[in-house]
Amino acid sequence: MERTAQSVSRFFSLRKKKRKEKKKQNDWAFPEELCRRFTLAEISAATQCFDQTLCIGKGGFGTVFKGRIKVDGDEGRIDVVAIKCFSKYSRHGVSQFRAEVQLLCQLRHPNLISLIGFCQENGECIIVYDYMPNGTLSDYLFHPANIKNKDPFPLTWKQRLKICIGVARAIHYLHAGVKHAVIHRDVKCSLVLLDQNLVPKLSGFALSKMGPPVLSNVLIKLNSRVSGTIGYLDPEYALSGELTEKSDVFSFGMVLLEVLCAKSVSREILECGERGETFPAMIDPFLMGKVAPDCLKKFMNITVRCARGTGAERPTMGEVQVELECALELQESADAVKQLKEFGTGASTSLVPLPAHDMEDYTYENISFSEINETFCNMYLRESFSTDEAASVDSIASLDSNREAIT
Ligand SMILES: Nc1ncnc2c1ncn2[C@@H]1O[C@H](COP(=O)(O)OP(=O)(O)OP(=O)(O)O)[C@@H](O)[C@H]1O
Repeated sequence: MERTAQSVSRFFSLRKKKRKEKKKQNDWAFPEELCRRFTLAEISAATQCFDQTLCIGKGGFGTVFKGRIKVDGDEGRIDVVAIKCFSKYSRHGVSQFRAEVQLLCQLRHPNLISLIGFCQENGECIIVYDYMPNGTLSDYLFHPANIKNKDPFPLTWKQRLKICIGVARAIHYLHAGVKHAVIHRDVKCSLVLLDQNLVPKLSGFALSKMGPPVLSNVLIKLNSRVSGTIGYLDPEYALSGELTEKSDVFSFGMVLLEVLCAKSVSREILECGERGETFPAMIDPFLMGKVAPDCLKKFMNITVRCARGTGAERPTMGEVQVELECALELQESADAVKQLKEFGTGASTSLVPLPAHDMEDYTYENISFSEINETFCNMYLRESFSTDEAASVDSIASLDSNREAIT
């Protein structure tokens, strides 16, 4: 008798638990007033039944299709959109989908990807975003062949600087411009999308974390499962599991480095580390002769400081943004002076890129390709990971003294 009572009570408590779980699943706060909820039929029509020829990318969380959809309901205009279908086989797929929708619909910034809507039906979890015709920053830097129907010409230095400034603004907004600070946790070149004017839009919020209200906490600390992308992952966070906004600063430092080298540095550094070698960082040869020394010095200095070993030693994203804007100003004024000089001497403008084989002989204000690269290799990551800024500043200073010796 007692046993029967126990079984009955276990049955009811199990049923209650299951109902509670189901309620929790259906109950997530649908942000329908902030973005549109699409039906699966609408998504299916937009992607021509998930036609593989419309697939524009595959990521860790699912497949992305290009589609055409009526954004404002039946009467609305038809927009080209990117449709991300979260993988059903991912263990955390549903929770990451929800986290991204709930977060992204509350965020608005010109350098963040815009969420148009979502669909959750028949076990499918789908997010609809603005379509970015220029793909990702990593395509431009590492896989130009992926840039279809576009001139695969490398990004100019000023374009790169402007992209970095845009991404810095987006991260600064996440850290300090919203009521509850957000830590992105996955800042990397493949999550920087580029619109038709190469304006960057930071995407990929599936791993992001919201912290306490900005004004009440100077430093956001969250103890959560370590997540991110190897190579961009802040070593301090990886070791301690303690997340602060400075982890995004570290990842952004790796982005800056990749922008300068046009190489997947984050991966190569690890491979070199495994072999016990120092990473031979090289400035993208395409940039030779186009980066003003003062601008390069500033840019390297920001990069090294972002990638320092501990968060406390890294700058805030606000500081990074201002300093990058300053680097752009340095470049613009140096270019103006240079053009003026060339105009005076009747020389042709050097802003036109030279063929790759000429790079070795090419100089900017008398600093040669090999000198800049040598200095860069010497100062590089050993300093940033050992957090010895003096060494990196010395290296940069030696770049300056080289310049003076030659001019
Ligand atoms: N809004 C968009 N517009 C245009 N292309 C996009 C858009 N979103 C994603 N893509 C393409 O789909 C690919 C996969 O996107 P996804 O967001 O899954 O990123 P990912 O780089 O694989 O990162 P993760 O590690 O977060 O999975 C991107 O590399 C990009 O080429």
